[in-house]
Amino acid sequence: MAVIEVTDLRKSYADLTVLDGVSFSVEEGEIFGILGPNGTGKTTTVECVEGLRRPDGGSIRVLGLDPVKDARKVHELIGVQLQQTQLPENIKVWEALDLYASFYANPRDWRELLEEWGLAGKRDARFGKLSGGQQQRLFIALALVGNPRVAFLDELTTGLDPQARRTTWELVKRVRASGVTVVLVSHFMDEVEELCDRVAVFNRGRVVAVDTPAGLVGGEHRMRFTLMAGDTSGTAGLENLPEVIDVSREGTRVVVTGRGDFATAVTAHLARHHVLVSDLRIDKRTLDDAFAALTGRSFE
Ligand SMILES: Nc1ncnc2c1ncn2[C@@H]1O[C@H](COP(=O)(O)OP(=O)(O)OP(=O)(O)O)[C@@H](O)[C@H]1O
Repeated sequence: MAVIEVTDLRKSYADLTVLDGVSFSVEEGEIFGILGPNGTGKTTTVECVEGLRRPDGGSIRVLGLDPVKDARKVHELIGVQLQQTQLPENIKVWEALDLYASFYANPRDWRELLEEWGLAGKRDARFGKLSGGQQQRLFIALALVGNPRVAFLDELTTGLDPQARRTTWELVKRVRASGVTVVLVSHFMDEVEELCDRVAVFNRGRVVAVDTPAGLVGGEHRMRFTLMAGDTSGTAGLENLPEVIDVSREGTRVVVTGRGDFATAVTAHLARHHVLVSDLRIDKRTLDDAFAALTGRSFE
């Protein structure tokens, strides 16, 4: 079941068109990634879905509701991760949770969230005294305190060290396991690959692809090698292997494009025909490559 449906969303600021017909849907229980270069309308889209901005055109449904017309009901059903500047330095961890819980009709017991998010020992600590990882975990706990069906997480691990990032990823997977749908705006390819079930790639106010991370990368990889004996006859028949898509030869240099475990099939074929090779290299396409191909820009 789709919990979010965005169809032909349009938004301009003065004469700047920011969203030029954005469409995608988010299925219940998935972690859905929103990825794209800076300034391509990701935040504007998410804020329209959250009911914080009014679209110029198109339609949005969140659990069947219109975020503008049914703002109150939508607010009850979603949780939004705060940004760094939105909590006063002096507020205590428990006070922030208690305050945010008071905004909802059926909040979770924030004491449970303190335990789940490893903040029980920081109950009375002031926000400004927490480490970056603790602050980030508090922001996520605050997004969950209203017992939402959908949580929006933005810039989840910016500024965290590698271990704190891994911990945060594991906790976000637990959020999904608890049945909450997660919409994740991220700038990090590794994060998207690790966490997202599906990803929408934004470019210039449009969605240019929606797929799983593996689907975006595609199954094609390349293998290059040089024939040592200079005799190309042993490579004949490579193109007949089911895993091989293409073989190109230039003198003694051979480039094989294939999918799946084509490298094993190719090396077995070469061994069977007693072909000796050197400089063997396998280039795997990455999500960065797919992103650059889709948006014309490399990821920062
Ligand atoms: N309130 C506003 N008034 C005018 N222009 C705006 C406003 N909000 C956003 N913009 C412009 O709209 C464009 C898209 O902004 P948006 O924040 O949605 O992009 P983004 O993809 O989330 O970018 P980033 O990755 O940098 O956060 C940008 O050019 C931005 O300057």
